[in-house]
Amino acid sequence: NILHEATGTGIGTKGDTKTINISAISGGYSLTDTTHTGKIITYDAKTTQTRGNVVTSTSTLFNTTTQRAAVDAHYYADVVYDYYLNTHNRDSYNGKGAAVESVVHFDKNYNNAAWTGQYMIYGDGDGVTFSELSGAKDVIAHELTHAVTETSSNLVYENQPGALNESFSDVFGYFVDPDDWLMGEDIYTPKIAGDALRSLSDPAKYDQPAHMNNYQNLPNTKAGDWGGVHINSGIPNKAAYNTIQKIGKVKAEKIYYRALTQYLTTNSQFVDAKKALVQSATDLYGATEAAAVTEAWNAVGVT
Ligand SMILES: CCC(=O)Oc1c(C)cccc1C(=O)O
Ligand SMILES: [Ca+2]
Ligand SMILES: [Zn+2]
Repeated sequence: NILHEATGTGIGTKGDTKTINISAISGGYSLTDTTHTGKIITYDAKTTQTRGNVVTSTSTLFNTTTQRAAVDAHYYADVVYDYYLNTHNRDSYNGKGAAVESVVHFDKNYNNAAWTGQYMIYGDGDGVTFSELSGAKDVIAHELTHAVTETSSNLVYENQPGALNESFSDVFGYFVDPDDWLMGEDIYTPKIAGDALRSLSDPAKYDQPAHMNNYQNLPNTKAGDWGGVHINSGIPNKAAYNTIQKIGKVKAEKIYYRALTQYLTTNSQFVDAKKALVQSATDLYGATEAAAVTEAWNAVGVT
């Protein structure tokens, strides 16, 4: 029931004004961005655990308090879509123009964000651990990269492959939002300034290992974070930091994209990621860049 493309004005979770791509429908406008092959559509679950309904407005203004989380999810999804298209020539998360759907106000006081396999979901947080989780560019990039991973290497979400799955989402979170080496700083502990969910430059700051000597062998259960996928990701995250410091973001992101989509497979271990990244560096650049990747991983104990 889309009549035509339109430009809207939204207020985000930080009270900031953002220009958004919307659609005119009968009776008003919806958060449906038709500027790409894949539509970007944003829904409101209204604290249920369903996809809910597309967010609409009677005007081109999306400025109510309840619409703020949707405005950010919608805007940042467009930023990440553009990143993969313009930097890596990947059209949507699957490379085939799939629609990108986000759901905000998912569940009650939900301190989580995720890629469900069909769409992204964002909780509102409890106001202590998290504020509304769509309020951070690096978080949306992290979640949509889970979809990129699932439609390419499909790294299984457990143990070392799972920690790689997590790390690639953090690393592309950095590539999309390179202002800092932190993950989730804009939505983590709203009452405390300067902290974050994770740090790529200093994983230990948030209790992650930064070296194989401190790899945590946790049970492959929900309580064990599926073998510590959000914990042991500190090791490949630190290797990525080392790599970017040596060869720079422009080359590193091409190497990381090639490894993720051309070489890694469901059960790749840390050593396989090192090999895939070294091979990608050789394919794209040469011995200097390949050596830098080798050193970056040797330094975290993946030899
Ligand atoms: C940086 C985004 C992130 O880590 O989101 C999650 C949160 C906040 C809780 C549980 C899982 C995830 C995830 O996407 O892995
Ligand atoms: Ca960040
Ligand atoms: Zn994740």
